[in-house]
Amino acid sequence: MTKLIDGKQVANDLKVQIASSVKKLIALGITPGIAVILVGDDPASQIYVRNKQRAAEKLGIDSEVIHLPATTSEEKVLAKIAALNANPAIDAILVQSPMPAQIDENRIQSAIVPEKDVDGFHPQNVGALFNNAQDYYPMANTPRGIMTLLNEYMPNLVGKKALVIGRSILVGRPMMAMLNNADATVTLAHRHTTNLEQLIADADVIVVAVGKPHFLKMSDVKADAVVIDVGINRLADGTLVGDVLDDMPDSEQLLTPVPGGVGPMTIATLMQTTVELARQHSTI
Ligand SMILES: Nc1nc(=O)c2c([nH]1)NC[C@@H]1CN(c3ccc(C(=O)N[C@@H](CCC(=O)O)C(=O)O)cc3)C=[N+]21
Ligand SMILES: [Mg+2]
Repeated sequence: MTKLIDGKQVANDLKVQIASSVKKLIALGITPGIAVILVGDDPASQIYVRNKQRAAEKLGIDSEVIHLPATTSEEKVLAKIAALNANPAIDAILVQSPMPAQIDENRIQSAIVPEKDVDGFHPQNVGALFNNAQDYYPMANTPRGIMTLLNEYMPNLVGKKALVIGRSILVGRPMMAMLNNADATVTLAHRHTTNLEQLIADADVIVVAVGKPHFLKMSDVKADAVVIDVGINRLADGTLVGDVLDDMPDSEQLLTPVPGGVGPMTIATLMQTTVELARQHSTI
């Protein structure tokens, strides 16, 4: 098998650090608090939200899940956000994506005050990321967690050819900005990209986030490439697979597994950002 990147291990190491930060904050009378709004009953979203809640509990972070029916109006979600914005016990607000069709996700993300925007989706925080601002701002947790993994497995990204496949708000776009801020040469590929095979063959780092099983084959990437698989696809028989097919036994290539790669890093990074926001709010 290709060498697997141990996302679970890196996530656990990060959680040990977070737990110690939380302990110190609690000793000062500050308990970090996160609120997650889940609209509807998407089974995958319910698993992710449960994982987030469990991680918060284990770390001593207060968490509140607000589960609303799929038919909830945008106004109702906005009213919930306004209440959480005004609640001093809440440091971090996350509205789980995807949301039902009647809700405009951009309007929701812009309604969260930037200071509690744990996903980093508010235009002010997106702008800070694109400007590579030096003062603190929250940034999207999946790509930030990937940067933490890369820091372990490919610490010097300067001048590296980085290929991001998929341009979502959640992953591809912020990933492009973070790799750019780390001085990689970034290509953002998407469904209209015409020379994908060549881009794949040339890349030093590939982040795949398209949501299609076996979209990328390890036999198509360089011998010393690092591949980050963001895909989570549930097959008909219930097994979970990423976007990458590992068809290179005995290779030296590095790949994140699914599960146990990017997923646990996303959760740990979300907790990291929550604690950072709590610290920002406390003026310590
Ligand atoms: N506002 C918002 N912020 C998000 O950060 C956000 C979101 N919406 N919508 C959906 C995506 C996806 N996401 C995951 C979180 C944990 C796992 C996770 O725990 N994965 C486990 C397996 C989980 C399973 O068994 O299904 C693993 O990969 O090992 C996966 C995916 C957060 N997201
Ligand atoms: Mg608090």
